[in-house]
Amino acid sequence: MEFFKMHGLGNDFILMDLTKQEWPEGRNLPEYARRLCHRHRGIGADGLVLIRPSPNADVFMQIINSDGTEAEMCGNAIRCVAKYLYERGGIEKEVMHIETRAGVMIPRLVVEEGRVAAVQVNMGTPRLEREEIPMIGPGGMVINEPLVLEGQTFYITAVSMGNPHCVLFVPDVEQVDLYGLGPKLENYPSFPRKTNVEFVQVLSRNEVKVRVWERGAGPTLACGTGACATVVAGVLNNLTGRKVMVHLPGGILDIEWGEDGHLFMTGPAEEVFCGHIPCI
Ligand SMILES: N[C@H](CCC[C@H](N)C(=O)O)C(=O)O
Repeated sequence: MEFFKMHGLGNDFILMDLTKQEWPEGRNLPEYARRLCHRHRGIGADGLVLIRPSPNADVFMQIINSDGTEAEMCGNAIRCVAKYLYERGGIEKEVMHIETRAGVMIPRLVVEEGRVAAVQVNMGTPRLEREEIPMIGPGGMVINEPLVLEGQTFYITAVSMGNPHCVLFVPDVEQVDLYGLGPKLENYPSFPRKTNVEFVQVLSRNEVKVRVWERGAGPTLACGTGACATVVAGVLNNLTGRKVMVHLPGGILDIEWGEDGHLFMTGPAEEVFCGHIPCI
């Protein structure tokens, strides 16, 4: 199998184009994803991304987290897929349609001298009703709601970008016990499909600093859907404006929550190497 190793701000993925090669018969997808994503025994990545044919768009993007669970959407991966399709995949369109389990996303490529320098993605609209997150509890939105964990009360805002996000505003993200709190919030019983977790420090109305604990992947250097969820939560809590520079450990994503309700995410995508793995 041919693969491409790519990343968006250090959130890294193994891409396999199944429009050009067959998935080996009987291969167990979750187990294979775990093996390939293993940082020592495999190629190493936060996730495996499979590019499949789609009757509704240019391609279908399937995202498998490094723990083998499938995600509905991935912001950093979709920029990588758009770059791959333009530079390697034979789809030389500067506006693409990529179907995901969260709907059809629309990346717009910034091309300089034949190479994709950056990608702006229309990420669609956020889902804010509790049941859409999904989250167990009464109807309505989840904004600055108390959540008790081991006797400590946290205030959370829940946003879905197709995948669930639990956003917490803190005075200093560097002081957060990410490895202690991250998995406990990821697996909190109120989230029946678990959740991604973003700890956010507001620097100004148009700049924030974020650390992420991702569902199915743990701590990552960046999270595109998480950056979008962060800006939505910032607006809902009247802590930020609608156009925000999101500082993540791996770099900066520019996010805008448009007046039309759509989120626009702009950031880079890089190819690191490509290779072949035996169909064992
Ligand atoms: N772990 C996430 C999927 C990847 C999201 C993130 N890498 C992004 O860039 O949006 C989930 O299970 O919802």
